[in-house]
Amino acid sequence: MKIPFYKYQGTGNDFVMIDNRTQVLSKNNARVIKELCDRRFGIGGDGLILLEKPEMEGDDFKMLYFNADGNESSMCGNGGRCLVAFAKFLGIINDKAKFTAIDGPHQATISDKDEVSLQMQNVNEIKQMGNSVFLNTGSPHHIIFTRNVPALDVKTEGAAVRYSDEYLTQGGTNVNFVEPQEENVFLVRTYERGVEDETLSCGTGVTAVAIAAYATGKAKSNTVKLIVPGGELSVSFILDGSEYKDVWLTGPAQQVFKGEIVCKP
Ligand SMILES: N[C@@H](CCC[C@H](N)C(=O)O)C(=O)O
Repeated sequence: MKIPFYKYQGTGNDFVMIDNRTQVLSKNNARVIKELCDRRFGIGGDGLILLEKPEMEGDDFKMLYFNADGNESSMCGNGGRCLVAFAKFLGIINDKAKFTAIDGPHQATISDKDEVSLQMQNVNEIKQMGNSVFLNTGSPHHIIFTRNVPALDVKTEGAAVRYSDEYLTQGGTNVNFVEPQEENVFLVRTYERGVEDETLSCGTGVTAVAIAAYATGKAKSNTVKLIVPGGELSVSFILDGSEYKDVWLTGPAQQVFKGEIVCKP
């Protein structure tokens, strides 16, 4: 059997994308998903995303996200943006989308320049620990404000935090290293749980960074620009009391190639 797949990338965070409305791919096979995400033995990707039939009234589709290790995980912001572009390509939506992912409902819009804006979950809990901050934007993020971010060994330093006693019992965390560039502009490098390496961009990560920067007084505006190794993203939000609402992640999402998965018997 041959399963059609597409490859998408959003600021270098790359995903294998499958239209699974007819259940062509089994979700319960972590080994197969891991192999498909492998950059040598498979297609290659930071994760795999299934577009499935909607289960909630008013939704256009449902999102299922798997990390490159083959396991289903929490929300992927760049993956969600890429999935919206995929849904447009498939003719399911035009320039607006409503869908449900593991963290709940999302809305999205596509601009005439093909930038995808995705509404993220509200944030009402932010933990500050010296130069570090922890918050959950659909996925858990530890943020370290530091210097000389381009020179860091993100894989080693990120793994040390991800596997620390503090996070191990909670299922781990993603780790973001952040350095201010100009007013309301931050450089971000992210170690991703489930990829267990640095990725070129992380959507829930930069969303967490923007909110953390604002909450700690490092950003003055509620629209923040994030520079990541794979490009640029922007995040906007409204602070209502102690809750961050109307949180939007915006950036490019592109189809890179398509092909067929040849399933071995
Ligand atoms: N790349 C993602 C985050 C994906 C989830 C993460 N690896 C985790 O398991 O928490 C993004 O763009 O948000």
